[in-house]
Amino acid sequence: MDAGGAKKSSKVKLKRKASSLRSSSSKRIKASFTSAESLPWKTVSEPVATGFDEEDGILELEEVDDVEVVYEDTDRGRVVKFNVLQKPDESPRRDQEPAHEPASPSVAIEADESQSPQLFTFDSATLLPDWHHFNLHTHILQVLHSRKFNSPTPIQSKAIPPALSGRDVIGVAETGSGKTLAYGLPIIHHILSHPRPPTNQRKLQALILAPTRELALQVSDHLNSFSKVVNGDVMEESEEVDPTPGESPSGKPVVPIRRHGCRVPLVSVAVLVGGMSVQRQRRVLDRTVDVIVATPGRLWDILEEDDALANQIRRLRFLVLDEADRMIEAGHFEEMDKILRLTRRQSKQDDIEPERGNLLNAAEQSTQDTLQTFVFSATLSKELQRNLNKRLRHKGGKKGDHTPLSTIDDLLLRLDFRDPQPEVIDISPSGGTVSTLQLSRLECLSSDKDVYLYYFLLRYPGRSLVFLSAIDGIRRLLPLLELLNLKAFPLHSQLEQRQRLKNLDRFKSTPKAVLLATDIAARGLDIPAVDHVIHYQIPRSVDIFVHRNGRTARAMQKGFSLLICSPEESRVAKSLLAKLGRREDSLPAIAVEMTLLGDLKARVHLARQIDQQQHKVKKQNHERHWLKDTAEAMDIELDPDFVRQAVTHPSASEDESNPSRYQQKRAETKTASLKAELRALLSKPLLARGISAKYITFGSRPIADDLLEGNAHETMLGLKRTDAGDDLMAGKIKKRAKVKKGKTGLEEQSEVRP
Ligand SMILES: Nc1ncnc2c1ncn2[C@@H]1O[C@H](COP(=O)(O)OP(=O)(O)OP(=O)(O)O)[C@@H](O)[C@H]1O
Repeated sequence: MDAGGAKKSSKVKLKRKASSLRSSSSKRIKASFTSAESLPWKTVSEPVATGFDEEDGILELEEVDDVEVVYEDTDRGRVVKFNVLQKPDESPRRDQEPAHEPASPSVAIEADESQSPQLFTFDSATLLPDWHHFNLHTHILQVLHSRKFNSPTPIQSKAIPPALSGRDVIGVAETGSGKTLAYGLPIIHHILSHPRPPTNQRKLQALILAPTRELALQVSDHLNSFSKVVNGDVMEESEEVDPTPGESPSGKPVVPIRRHGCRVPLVSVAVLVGGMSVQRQRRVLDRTVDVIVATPGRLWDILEEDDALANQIRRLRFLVLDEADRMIEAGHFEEMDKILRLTRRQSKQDDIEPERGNLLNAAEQSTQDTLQTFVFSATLSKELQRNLNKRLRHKGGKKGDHTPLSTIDDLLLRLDFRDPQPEVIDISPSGGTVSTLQLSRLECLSSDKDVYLYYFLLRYPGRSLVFLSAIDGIRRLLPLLELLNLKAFPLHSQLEQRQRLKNLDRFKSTPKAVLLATDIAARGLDIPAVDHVIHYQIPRSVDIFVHRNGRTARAMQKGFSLLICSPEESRVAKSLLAKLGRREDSLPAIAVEMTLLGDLKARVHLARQIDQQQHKVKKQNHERHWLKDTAEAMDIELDPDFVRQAVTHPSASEDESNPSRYQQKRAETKTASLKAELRALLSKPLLARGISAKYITFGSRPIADDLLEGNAHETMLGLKRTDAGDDLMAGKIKKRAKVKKGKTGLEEQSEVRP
């Protein structure tokens, strides 16, 4: 059936227009979709004419013409396909096609099982005008369209053309600006545009090195989303002799991508990271892949025992260093260096390992010359870029006539760029932070940080990523936040990989959650909609600060960053901000409703006591049982008298570390009563100053109106719901209260109101 249709805007169901076209249309297929949402709907200006009125809930109508609806039986059952047909006057004649049209192969789909495949070209000029001039492979355009990536980001606009034309690229752009696809799309385009053997024996084309496991997995997910069939049966050009294929503009046959009766990905991407089964990763490599995304450590482990893979890396077509600078910080220099040696040409190799260089034959040597190198980061310093350029200009100079500035500098200079002058694209913002990011600060004593953090998390519920400098801090804060009924997840290097990914997924899928993380989460992680980044401790370097902040305000979304700073950290904070060209007091302070802090402090104090108590009981239990457990494990029978003596040692009858049952019972009762006390506190509403708990219309700040409007804060009565960015105060905090000797930090703090 070929039909026109109309649909309501987001809230409205699809409504077909009466006109229905012939089922076997002779029109050419322009594009094909499996979801009606992807069709080129046009808004209808007069919804009344359709017979709908507002009471039907209709806000707006959209219609689409020249769509053929096809039902098809596939391996996955019956699927519906929507073919957008070309109007007769739109159909380009073969002989009229401009010479500069995309070199990329066309994608064909089977419109009907009974018919031979029809050819269509994705009309990127109409559907994706901003991407059209890149001449990317049709499949890529389809995915971009289905993902609603309607325009390239600035780094993509600048990096994709030189990368497609074979240049080496060094790209520096703010966090969350789409760097992955800036290097990823040219790679995928190359792979899709070059015919490959029909068997699974693919040649490794690209190696992408990333500093952390999470980032490597994320990059591979990103690329994988471009490796699968999106709308209908995607075909590719093939050298295979196939009896009934369609034909691409280049004259080569196009065939459905089905091997051994099942679909194989258009581009196969393997991830090699630590913390996951090496055997399984080796098995994946045995099947051969197009792209490897790896952390240097695991890749080198595998390479040491896999000469075939080492040979493939010598003949790579693309080498990518994502977050190159972080690779050094993560202590990967040595492995990186060894891997990079494999990618150097013989002439360069001779400097390092003459014997290995001689092993390369002429064919390998020539493929080596086509290697393209992409280096991307949000924080490659200008100094490094200058130095790199200088070095490349003096490539022919004497050995050792330049002294590298730093380790990363040294590493990048070990890269054997084939391009005499790689394209350096630096569109990083001045000051290192994204324009949609709001930076702020909060000054307090270190001992009060927990209370202020708790205040912030309650006051501004959302997805908050809290960075701490040490794992111990996370271990301490996690139970505290959990006892305070906040959903918190840890992320640090001492967690098993599986647990790390699980926690990340939970955080991603929980709208109001806290991720307590060390700096392993600072770089590259693309977590949708992180509302707040909180620096519980000042980061060690400007780069880490920039990357931590980069977890929020991604892809032009708004984001908020809070630097919690104690007096001891003030000097470090000052110099950190100075490096970003900012003064400390140029960061607005977040206004805190001080009257609430007393209650919050009581809750935090109780939670801490409970945690300590639980910890003590756990430790006691462990000590009580270790002897029994060890004996059981060793299959030894213990003399009961000996056990009694050991568990209740005479000199330790009152010792907390070796208590009697009675003491343990007492500890458990104490924990239970503390928990009950905390429960009571948590159930009591937090009242802002001037609020009457009994009469919501009384007091200096009546809240009835806010409640009626649904504008009242859910846990802090008397406060309106606000975003953290709404509660900022420029300049220095004015101290109202005089600091009295002997007072605690919280009492010393000045009162600040929005
Ligand atoms: N052209 C585009 N249009 C819309 N969204 C895009 C586009 N390109 C990428 N994105 C999305 O933007 C987000 C950030 O992309 P990506 O992770 O590549 O950023 P990045 O620059 O590598 O960040 P970081 O420096 O933090 O690693 C991702 O969710 C990605 O899907």
